[in-house]
Amino acid sequence: MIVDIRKWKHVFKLDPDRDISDEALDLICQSGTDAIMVGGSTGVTFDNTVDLMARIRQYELPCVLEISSQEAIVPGFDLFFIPVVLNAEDPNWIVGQHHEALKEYGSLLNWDEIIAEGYVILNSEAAAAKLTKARANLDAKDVAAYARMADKLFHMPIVYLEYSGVFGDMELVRRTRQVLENARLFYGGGIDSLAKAQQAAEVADTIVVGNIIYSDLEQALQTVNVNFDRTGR
Ligand SMILES: CC(C)=CCC/C(C)=C/CC/C(C)=C/CC/C(C)=C/CC/C(C)=C/CC/C(C)=C/CC/C(C)=C/COP(=O)(O)OP(=O)(O)O
Ligand SMILES: O=P(O)(O)OC[C@@H](O)CO
Ligand SMILES: [Mg+2]
Repeated sequence: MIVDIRKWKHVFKLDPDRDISDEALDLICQSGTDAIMVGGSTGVTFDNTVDLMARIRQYELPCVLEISSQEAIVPGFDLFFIPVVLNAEDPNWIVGQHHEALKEYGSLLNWDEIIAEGYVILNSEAAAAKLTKARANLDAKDVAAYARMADKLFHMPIVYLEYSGVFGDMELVRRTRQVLENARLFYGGGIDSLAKAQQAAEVADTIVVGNIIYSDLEQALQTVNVNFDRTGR
């Protein structure tokens, strides 16, 4: 399958560490979303990732693994997203884990399937912020500098503003997107209604919807109806 992330507007993120029924998965995969991202910051194992991938693979839509641990690298996804947490205070999550993984897999990789994400984690309470010791208390100028770093210095295809668990500062997201030339701005965090999806869609290129899938499936499905007319670079 040829997958063009530049066309994605809406993505559902499914966590291998959480249960989802076949009925709910069917509704998510047939919802009209552009892709499914598989990932989570804790409790992700090889086995629960394989299980989820096999179930999603029954559907036509693109399926991406966002790698969060070396033990849970599972072949067979359309793409592999590699988070690089630019505001991590622990370098393990900027280059350390990546270095270890490349020692193991470096000679085997099909680089066309691998996409670096310049992550900026902005909710200090999120599991990923704690894990990576992210310096989350940043202003728009700080974030713009990380965004330029990812886009212009490291040529990363994605800048991911991660508020996982809370709805973020849309003005900061808007200002961040303005400084990007090539990278796509992914926004994730606290989208739990069509109204919030719409606000995020007005300032980001791609919106990612996660936790609400597990607490209110109806609301999660509503987020696909977002109108993206304003964006589309
Ligand atoms: C031959 C073969 C098997 C091919 C494929 C191999 C392949 C693609 C190798 C790639 C090599 C490589 C460079 C791998 C990187 C390895 C790695 C472990 C990198 C570290 C990634 C990282 C920084 C993780 C930290 C956590 C993080 C940012 C996770 C992202 C996902 C996230 C934030 C999810 C939200 O989590 P959630 O649990 O939902 O959180 P809440 O509780 O707050 O909701
Ligand atoms: O789970 P939520 O808060 O929707 O966030 C989505 C995604 O950015 C998590 O990595
Ligand atoms: Mg989550």
